[in-house]
Amino acid sequence: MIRFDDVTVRVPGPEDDITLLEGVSAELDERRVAVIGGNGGGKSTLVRLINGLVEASSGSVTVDGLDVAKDASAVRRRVGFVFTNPTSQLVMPTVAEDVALSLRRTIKDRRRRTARALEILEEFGLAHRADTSVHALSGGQQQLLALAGVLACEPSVVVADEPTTLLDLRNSRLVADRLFALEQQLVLVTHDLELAARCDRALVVESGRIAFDGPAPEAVEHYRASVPA
Ligand SMILES: Nc1ncnc2c1ncn2[C@@H]1O[C@H](COP(=O)(O)OP(=O)(O)OP(=O)(O)O)[C@@H](O)[C@H]1O
Repeated sequence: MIRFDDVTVRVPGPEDDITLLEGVSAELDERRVAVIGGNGGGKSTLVRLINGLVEASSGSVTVDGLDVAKDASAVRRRVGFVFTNPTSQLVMPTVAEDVALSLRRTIKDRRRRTARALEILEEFGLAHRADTSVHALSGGQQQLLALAGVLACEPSVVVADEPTTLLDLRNSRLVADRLFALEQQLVLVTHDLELAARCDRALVVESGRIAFDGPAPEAVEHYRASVPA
């Protein structure tokens, strides 16, 4: 369960502070939650609070009862984050090494770690690229690899911030299908309203506030109706 309790986020501006989010409260326990809304509304800021990439200026954020500010490392272990651009989270030279890096905390033996990394790559259809440079993969394969690395850490929540934006139709579908097949709770920021509508619940974030919160198809309709034709 993710809980935002009267959260405000402010950052220093050139003159006064800028408010990115204001008075946001929500309890998210659905398996799939979409976050939608126009550019610059505050979606990324909202989901980055979940693993402490952004800190609340006031109010609190908890994940399974753990306070993101006070129990930062425990929360980070629980929350996997998938970014729009996978290259920002692929840090090792080869595909297998990158997944193995995610396993270093749970599997100390190097050989066992490599074997497990190969099993995970098999599940993601990437085993044949195990020794390839991460930069030689296609964008879709890179995003699948980023997701494989995140799941190797066995998070209880996966937050994905526009994970399909840079992908072509086929790869968008591949990555989306993977995300929707997860057992873990998924919080998905997306401009793809068809994808959002497949979720159990959606938040519409506009001007730093939750403008609508409810069943995903209704939230999508609310957002569509708010955009002038
Ligand atoms: N660290 C920061 N300092 C100043 N302004 C920021 C900072 N982070 C975000 N912003 C601004 O806050 C607003 C909300 O940003 P955010 O990235 O959360 O929006 P978003 O809804 O995810 O947008 P998009 O759909 O374009 O990705 C934007 O106007 C952005 O420029």
